[in-house]
Amino acid sequence: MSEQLTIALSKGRIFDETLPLLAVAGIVPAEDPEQSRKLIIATNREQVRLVIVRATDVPTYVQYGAADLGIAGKDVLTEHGGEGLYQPLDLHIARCRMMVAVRQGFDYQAASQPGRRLRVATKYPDIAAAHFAAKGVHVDIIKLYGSMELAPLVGLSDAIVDLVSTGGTLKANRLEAVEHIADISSRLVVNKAALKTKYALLEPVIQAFARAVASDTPTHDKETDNEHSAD
Ligand SMILES: Nc1ncnc2c1ncn2[C@@H]1O[C@H](COP(=O)(O)OP(=O)(O)OP(=O)(O)O)[C@@H](O)[C@H]1O
Ligand SMILES: O=P(O)(O)OC[C@H]1O[C@H](OP(=O)(O)OP(=O)(O)O)[C@H](O)[C@@H]1O
Repeated sequence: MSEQLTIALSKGRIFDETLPLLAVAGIVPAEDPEQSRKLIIATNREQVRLVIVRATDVPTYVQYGAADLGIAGKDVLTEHGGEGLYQPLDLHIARCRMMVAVRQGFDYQAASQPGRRLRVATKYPDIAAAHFAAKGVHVDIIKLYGSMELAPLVGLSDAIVDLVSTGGTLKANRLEAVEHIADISSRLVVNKAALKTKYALLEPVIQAFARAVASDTPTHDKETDNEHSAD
């Protein structure tokens, strides 16, 4: 059997926003993962297949070489640590912001003074811990796996660290953002060993993604990217 390229993607927004990038690379999935229970999806290219994994698991599949490349949010990559991963491209998809949020009217300034302890619920304990450590604020981190917005409403935490895009979820739950931690978008991640051993297969795909991003990205965004390209 000829050499295969395996691409790890998560269902939902990343899959949907990756389809046009795959198309530029001449790759078209044979099935829609929302309609199929299959976890390995063939493509129009015999040598290329997709594996459908949880968004938070993409870096792990690529790190261990079970997938040669994948697409993961900067949130997930920062939390993972990025070991064994080459991150050549910001794809500018699934864009949002990592924020601290609290109940509307909660006195966040007073609660984050020296000598106080803030209870913070989040799916991103390492990002949250680093943020508050840099500010010198003492925190107890409560790890959650979803629905973070509920935590301050039922007294589980004072604050949350979560992703915000439209702000609709915060508003619907009477929360407000009080601090910006980072701008988030999704990155192409490549297994470092595969980059050498499968270079001939990988390079055209990386180049096609780069072309697709360049043709779709306003100039000021590209400048911001370059500053972060070594992240
Ligand atoms: N509201 C949003 N708007 C834009 N991008 C987002 C938003 N929420 C999350 N993202 C980005 O999309 C990525 C995938 O999010 P998605 O909701 O598909 O998975 P998830 O449910 O967070 O992950 P998991 O299934 O592993 O818990 C996130 O890691 C983040 O980078
Ligand atoms: O500012 P908004 O546009 O309202 O988006 C923010 C919401 O999006 C993300 O959740 P997601 O939609 O991924 O749901 P899930 O994490 O429960 O899968 C995030 O965790 C927020 O809850």
